[in-house]
Amino acid sequence: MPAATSQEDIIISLTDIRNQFGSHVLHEALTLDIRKGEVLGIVGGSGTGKSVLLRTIVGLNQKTAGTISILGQDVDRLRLDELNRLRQRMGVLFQDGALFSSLTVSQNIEAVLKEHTRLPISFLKEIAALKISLAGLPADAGGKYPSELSGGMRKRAGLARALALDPDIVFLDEPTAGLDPIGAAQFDQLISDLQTALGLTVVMITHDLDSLHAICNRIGVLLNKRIKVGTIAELTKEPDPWIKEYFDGPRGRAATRSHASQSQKATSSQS
Ligand SMILES: Nc1ncnc2c1ncn2[C@@H]1O[C@H](COP(=O)(O)OP(=O)(O)OP(=O)(O)O)[C@@H](O)[C@H]1O
Repeated sequence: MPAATSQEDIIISLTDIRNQFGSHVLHEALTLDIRKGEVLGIVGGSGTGKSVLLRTIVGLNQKTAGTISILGQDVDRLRLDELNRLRQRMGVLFQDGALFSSLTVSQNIEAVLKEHTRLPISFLKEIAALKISLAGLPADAGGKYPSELSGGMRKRAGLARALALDPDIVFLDEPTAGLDPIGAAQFDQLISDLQTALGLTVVMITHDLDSLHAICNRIGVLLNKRIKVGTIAELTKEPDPWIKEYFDGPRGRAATRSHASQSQKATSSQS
């Protein structure tokens, strides 16, 4: 992906964000530009506020201070209807899929469409079927309840719902957590394929070093109440001990080795 060179390449811009709960300051003067079409991984120690950051961007957490601009619009200057329209351009996959347990997968997707569009019901079902297939689920998954699906399928169903309104930006909170390594790699591939096919911008909280290597263009590390962004190669050179340990500790090195050998295999099979 080309490096961002102009404001037009920036799809989300956070400036001087502060998030505080009581006396607990979680983010302070946090500034972050998210580039159009990138897959940005968000990492950080437990409790550094990764989920709060994601919730702040999508409007589920009220920031204490700072500016958020999405698709060139300052969210604090929008009327409620404008803000709602803007938010429809963002899809979210929460950690547990956050599906309504009393609705089938198809009904979960239809519910989002019903809330935000006036499309006829037969059309809603067709769109839901399309999203189910985009998320790599078999057609019969649409008629199943979340409790009837495996963890991996539930994540895919959550992704199908996040894609319901054809978003420009998708936020994923630990999408591969709880999946076995094969399921996690398949889910990474799905996200990567969808990103390419639909031109999505993806922001993904993850602890999964393999995912970072496999699909993220840049990584944002939450540290000292701010976020440090770079490629893995750039971050590996950072002197900060947490970042060093994360990318250059035993697990980080193993993920780097495994990714390098996979890239080599892919290159030699192409030549
Ligand atoms: N609405 C809230 N009110 C008060 N405190 C909150 C609220 N939301 C989050 N917090 C606190 O903010 C801190 C960061 O939470 P968050 O879930 O964002 O961390 P995280 O980096 O995603 O952690 P983990 O990797 O463990 O999931 C936690 O201490 C949490 O208790």
